[in-house]
Amino acid sequence: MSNASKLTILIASPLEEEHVERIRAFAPDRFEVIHEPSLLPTPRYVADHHGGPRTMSEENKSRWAEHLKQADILFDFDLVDPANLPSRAPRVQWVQATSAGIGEFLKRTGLESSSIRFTTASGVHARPLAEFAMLGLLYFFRDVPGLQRVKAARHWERYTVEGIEGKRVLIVGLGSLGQAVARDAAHFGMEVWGTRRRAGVEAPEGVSRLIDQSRIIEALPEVDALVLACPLTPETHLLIDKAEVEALKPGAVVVNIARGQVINEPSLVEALQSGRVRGAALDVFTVEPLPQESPLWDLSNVLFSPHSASTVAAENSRIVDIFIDNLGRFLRDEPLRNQFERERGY
Ligand SMILES: NC(=O)C1=CN([C@@H]2O[C@H](COP(=O)(O)OP(=O)(O)OC[C@H]3O[C@@H](n4cnc5c(N)ncnc54)[C@H](O)[C@@H]3O)[C@@H](O)[C@H]2O)C=CC1
Ligand SMILES: O=C(O)C(=O)COP(=O)(O)O
Repeated sequence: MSNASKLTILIASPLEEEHVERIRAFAPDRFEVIHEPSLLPTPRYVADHHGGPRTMSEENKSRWAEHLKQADILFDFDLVDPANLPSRAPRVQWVQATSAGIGEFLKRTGLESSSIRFTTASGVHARPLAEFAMLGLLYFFRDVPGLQRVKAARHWERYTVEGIEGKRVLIVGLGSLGQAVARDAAHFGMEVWGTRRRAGVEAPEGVSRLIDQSRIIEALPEVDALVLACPLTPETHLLIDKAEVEALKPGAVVVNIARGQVINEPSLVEALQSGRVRGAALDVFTVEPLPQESPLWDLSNVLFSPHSASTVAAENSRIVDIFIDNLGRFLRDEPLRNQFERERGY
């Protein structure tokens, strides 16, 4: 097959050479791969589509623009000027994202209304984020802030904590993230509840009770912890609003690994300041990067992670597994894995 009939894959994220090689080695007679890491910021997560566009020198920008013109398939978004992707990359048919939650980004950039197909990285981050959720639950129920205080005071006094065994946790969003959290929480002896949007949905492993999402406010006073693991969609925007935050049981722990906009952040801050909410483990925020003036920086009952709880060494390898699987499906004209669905918003 001549070069002219090959499809061009443009790698828009800096990727380790071993992963690029795997992509190159997959159907080399059908795909041409462009990866010019010197144009891209490194490491990958520096290219922050949650916080704004990537910067590039003028010289690199024009070289990048040439690559975009040739691209049929993109691995990750063009973050230099994502909104204009359809005109900058007129041949592009499909973008394999390196994130699971791309709905808000596609809306913000207008890409949602383009004819490009998007696939997500859903599943890749489930294990590391379940670890972060468990870390958050243990951190507050085993009172790590208190331990740090007594150590700083060089004070020896034996103490008791509540622990998490027997505590009830409600997980909102039972996809790859929520299911991983449910399994872990159940292994730790927690009683795991989840929400459902439709009757007839079966509870996944570890979940002992499903409550109707429309009745979430009634369940909140009954749970010791709330884990947010759903996509951000018009339905989940401020799903946990002021009234829901106020309905939380005193002493509850909140974990947000979903998106900041799912919870009313000022209300959460108030509840943390008053101590009504014991603590919050937060990987995501309403505005990212978290503004300097945010009161969250100063709260000792916040376990803070700058949208990095999912970033682990194995991440790129797992994303490339999905991409290569999808390249095969693309060639065979089969449905792609993790296809973003516009009507659902995730
Ligand atoms: N903090 C981070 O770094 C990461 C955050 N995320 C966020 O978590 C979200 C979920 O990721 P995955 O579990 O991989 O996605 P997924 O596609 O596997 O699962 C999404 C789940 O959410 C449920 N859902 C949809 N709308 C809902 C609603 N209105 N209320 C409650 N549940 C609803 C679906 O039924 C499905 O079970 C992503 O969309 C993203 O926003 C995902 C990965 C990393
Ligand atoms: O996969 C997601 O949705 C995430 O939020 C993970 O972070 P990222 O987008 O890869 O910087």
